[in-house]
Amino acid sequence: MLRLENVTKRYGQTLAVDGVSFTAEPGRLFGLLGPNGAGKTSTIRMIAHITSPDSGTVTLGGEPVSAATQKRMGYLPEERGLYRKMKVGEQLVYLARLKGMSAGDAERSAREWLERFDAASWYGKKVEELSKGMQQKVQFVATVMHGPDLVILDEPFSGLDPINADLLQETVAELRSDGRTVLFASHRMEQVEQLCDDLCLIARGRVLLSGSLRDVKRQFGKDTASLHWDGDGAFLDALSASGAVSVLSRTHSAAMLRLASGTAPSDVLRAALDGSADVDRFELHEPPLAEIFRQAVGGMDNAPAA
Ligand SMILES: Nc1ncnc2c1ncn2[C@@H]1O[C@H](COP(=O)(O)OP(=O)(O)OP(=O)(O)O)[C@@H](O)[C@H]1O
Repeated sequence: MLRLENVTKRYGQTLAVDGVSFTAEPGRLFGLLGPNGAGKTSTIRMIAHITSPDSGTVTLGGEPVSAATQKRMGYLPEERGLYRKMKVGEQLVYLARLKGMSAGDAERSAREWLERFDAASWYGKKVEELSKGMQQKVQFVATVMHGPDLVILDEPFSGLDPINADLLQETVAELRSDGRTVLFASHRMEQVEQLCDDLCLIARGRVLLSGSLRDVKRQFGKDTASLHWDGDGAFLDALSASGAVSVLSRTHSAAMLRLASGTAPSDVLRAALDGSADVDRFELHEPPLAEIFRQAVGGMDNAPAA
């Protein structure tokens, strides 16, 4: 289990991480979310023991993170970096040996993982001969090939085409069912929503929301509604103009709405019926994660505290 307790990190005058605490558990996928400059990468770098907190603790399996725990982690940084002149196979073996694997095991694992990513033929190629997406797959292999307990993925899907993104998604799901702790940082809410069990949303270095995806969504309540009708849609213009709802999306006979606090679902239905529309379907939903993100972060000045 990965645990952060009251972790703080300052760069000069910038308070990049301000008292962050969370726990990421084995066999679960943990999403670290936040707007640009929120402190995600700064947090991850402390977990990966690249930098140290000014105060607070980071432990993996109860042990403070150190050079030893680093070997039980795999980290795919947002800024990818492989040695361009080195061959893919040599590089993977070299990196896995730094994590404590024997040369034989490292070579076997590198070949198996490349095979799995339809990349067996790249083993003898130089990194500079590969496209950006191909290099990213190689770097993902380097992250997981030594069988780490904790896998940290910073924006792992950026730059991948949909087929490779699916392949990566499947692999991440396997790592989770294999009992690994997977922490992934992203801005892409639809992916986080599909994949994550737990999440922590930070902004300006502070935790705004955390918990299981289900609990976080429940906390925001069912204030989103979809409405399908037949007939005149003028009632919706009136509802929107009065501030009772905000229209998130709309076609001529369907809309996704957010109910303002104080607006009951029956108010919307009544307005539709009074406006002589036939209501075909009306359904309340928990808000999509992207909407929760906007509500929680919206309006904040995202610059970190000085
Ligand atoms: N090495 C550094 N020196 C000085 N300031 C830094 C350093 N690293 C990060 N910061 C500052 O700390 C704050 C948090 O940055 P961080 O990279 O952790 O955010 P992030 O959430 O990963 O952002 P993004 O989503 O844009 O990658 C920012 O204001 C950034 O400018």
